[in-house]
Amino acid sequence: MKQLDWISRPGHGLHGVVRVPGDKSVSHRAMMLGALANGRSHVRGFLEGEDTRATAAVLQQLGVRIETVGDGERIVHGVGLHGLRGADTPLDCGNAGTGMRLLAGLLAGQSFDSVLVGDESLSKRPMRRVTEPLAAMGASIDTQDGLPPLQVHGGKNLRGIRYTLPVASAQVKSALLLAGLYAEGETEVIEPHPTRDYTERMLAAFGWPIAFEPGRARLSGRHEMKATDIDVPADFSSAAFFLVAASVVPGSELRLPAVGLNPRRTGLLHALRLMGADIRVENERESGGEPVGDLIVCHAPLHGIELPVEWVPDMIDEFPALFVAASVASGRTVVRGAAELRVKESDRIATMAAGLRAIGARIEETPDGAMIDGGSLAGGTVESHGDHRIAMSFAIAGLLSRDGIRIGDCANVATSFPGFVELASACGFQLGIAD
Ligand SMILES: O=C(O)C1=C[C@@H](OP(=O)(O)O)[C@@H](O)[C@H](O)C1
Ligand SMILES: C=C(OP(=O)(O)O)C(=O)O
Repeated sequence: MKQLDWISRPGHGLHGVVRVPGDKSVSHRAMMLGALANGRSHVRGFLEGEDTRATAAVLQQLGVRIETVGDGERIVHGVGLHGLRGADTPLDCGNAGTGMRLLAGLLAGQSFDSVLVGDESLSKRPMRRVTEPLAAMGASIDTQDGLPPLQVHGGKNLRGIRYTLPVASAQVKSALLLAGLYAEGETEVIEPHPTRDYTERMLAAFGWPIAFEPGRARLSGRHEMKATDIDVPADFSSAAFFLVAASVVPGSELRLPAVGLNPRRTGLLHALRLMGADIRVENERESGGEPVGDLIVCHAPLHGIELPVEWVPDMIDEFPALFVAASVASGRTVVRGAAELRVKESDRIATMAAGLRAIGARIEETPDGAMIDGGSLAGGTVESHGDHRIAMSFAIAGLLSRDGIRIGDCANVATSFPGFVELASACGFQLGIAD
């Protein structure tokens, strides 16, 4: 198949209202918990991305009826905690680490065996972080030297454990909580830094007794979930590209309505403000148990910062975009404590450093971050290595470059942000598909 490359050309002020698609984390969880509940859950704002559709397709393979009733709208006909049926073919999670790791926990407690597979990128991502603590709960999951595919053996009696995560990861926490639904006794997860708490909030919304606070969650097994309707907020991580782009392109003003503002997701907002950005939040409200608000962002001169290490988990997917902001800010930006970036869809420290250098930026990699000295961007050719967030970040860089940027291998943007090229072009990006 022909590789999809983009060309991002220099541009001027960005303007307009940008409605970014639904939150990826919430969409995955809405399908999973909807499937395990008793009754029909109506999900609105579902992300029509490849990652979240893969999760829905896996659940359908396991016997769950999921009706598409409109764009971003699903009715999940829950089968109850013990209603899933084994599939006789592998379950394909596509590109989604979230899908595979959460499903590993969910499937560990079933009576049947399953095989979880993924694409080339997902097949290189570490899975022992979930299989080891799940094994301590009594699960049996075989990996290929710690990598997918995962052979999940069913029919095990799980027992709750108290587990302190070695690295902050909402995916690992969630996998253990989902296995904990099937376990005897209590499952408690303690985090080194608090991470997004969507699994906890959504379990509570589905009526499962759970105690949680930042950095800690505890539940006991063998209750029931009652179907509930879910409004998925717009994804802050998708909004992030527009927050950075409008901040750095002179003359810009963008409005991003109804963006999810869960405090465990908004680290980039604080980082950009610390750099001097002009971002306002209006109409703050609650929607489906989550804080949401409209973001208004205007151009402002940015300066480099030492990023507080404790903000890292709250902006874990936003570093590629932050690196672009830092490369055009005045002075030096220093990122530490972000080694997790090396095990995402690509090694995001190495991929960003190689790409930024190729277009004339000054960046030095460190094992757990980078040092970036702001300046101007010439342009050239960069590789996204099939990583959606890298591709979208270089689209921002192209706007500010002297000569434009060709970005290789952008098809995976459809995993998290279908329609990005159209939305970005509508507000002023000069972005197109390369021949
Ligand atoms: O739980 C989730 O929905 C996610 C958690 C994060 O991963 P980690 O748990 O590996 O930090 C994040 O990078 C990913 O995009 C989504
Ligand atoms: C890391 C990401 O997702 P996942 O782990 O689900 O592949 C991401 O979306 O940036």
